Amino acid sequence: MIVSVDDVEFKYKSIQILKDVKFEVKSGEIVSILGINGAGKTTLMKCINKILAPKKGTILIENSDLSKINRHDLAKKVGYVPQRSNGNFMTVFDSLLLGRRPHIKWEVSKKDIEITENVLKLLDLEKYALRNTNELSGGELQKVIIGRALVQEPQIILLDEPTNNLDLKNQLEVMKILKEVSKKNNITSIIVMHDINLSLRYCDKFLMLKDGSVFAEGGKEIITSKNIMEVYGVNTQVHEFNGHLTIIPEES
Ligand SMILES: Nc1ncnc2c1ncn2[C@@H]1O[C@H](COP(=O)(O)OP(=O)(O)OP(=O)(O)O)[C@@H](O)[C@H]1O
Repeated sequence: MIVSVDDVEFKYKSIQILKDVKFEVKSGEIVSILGINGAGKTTLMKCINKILAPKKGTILIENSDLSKINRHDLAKKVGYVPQRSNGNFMTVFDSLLLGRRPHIKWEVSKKDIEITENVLKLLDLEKYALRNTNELSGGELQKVIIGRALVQEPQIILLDEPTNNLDLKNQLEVMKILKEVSKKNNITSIIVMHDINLSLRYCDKFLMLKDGSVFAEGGKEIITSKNIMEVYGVNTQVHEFNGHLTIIPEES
């Protein structure tokens, strides 16, 4: 197991957000974390990235206790794409290159530049390379932030609603790239997603959070009308179209 979360509890002051959270992720898996607004998805991602410390329980990354892994070593292993990002006066190229920081010893190497150029190309961002990130659209910026995590070459990427700002074409493209990169380089991806259909198309495993706990966990078989009703309170029909399991919500 590359990630093992056991009995994790988290509170903001006295308010309980996560409780008894337990799941395991195998190397190379693409896991989708699902749940309503406020269910605790971002909090869980922040615990796995050591931005927040659980009040109880353990998180193991490759069998090492996360609380004992230092920031520098963690940055080589885990990349994080947060829910919200702002542009700044740094160019797109430099922003991507920043992802190499955990690997750079004295100065930027040829390899660092090469990896950055490859990701720039992969995400079709070459034309923006010299533009400042505060001069990009929301979707373009989102691709840069995802690119920075790829440049980091981590074993695990945590992505919090990565397709949020993206148009339909870019949603499919970014998810396809993430899947290809994950499978090619055996990278594990843990992705918070609101679009269940998109997540059904690209993810291997699903984790439904409800009231701060894991309500259901497993493959596509857990995405049932009954579970969606329990977690989201919405009536849905689940059908297969062209080989893709598809959720059709109904108005109440
Ligand atoms: N810094 C904070 N201090 C206090 N409460 C917080 C803080 N950050 C988040 N919360 C609360 O914790 C709960 C879980 O938040 P979290 O961001 O983990 O939910 P989420 O499932 O990611 O939601 P969304 O789908 O809306 O992004 C929410 O009720 C939120 O208001």
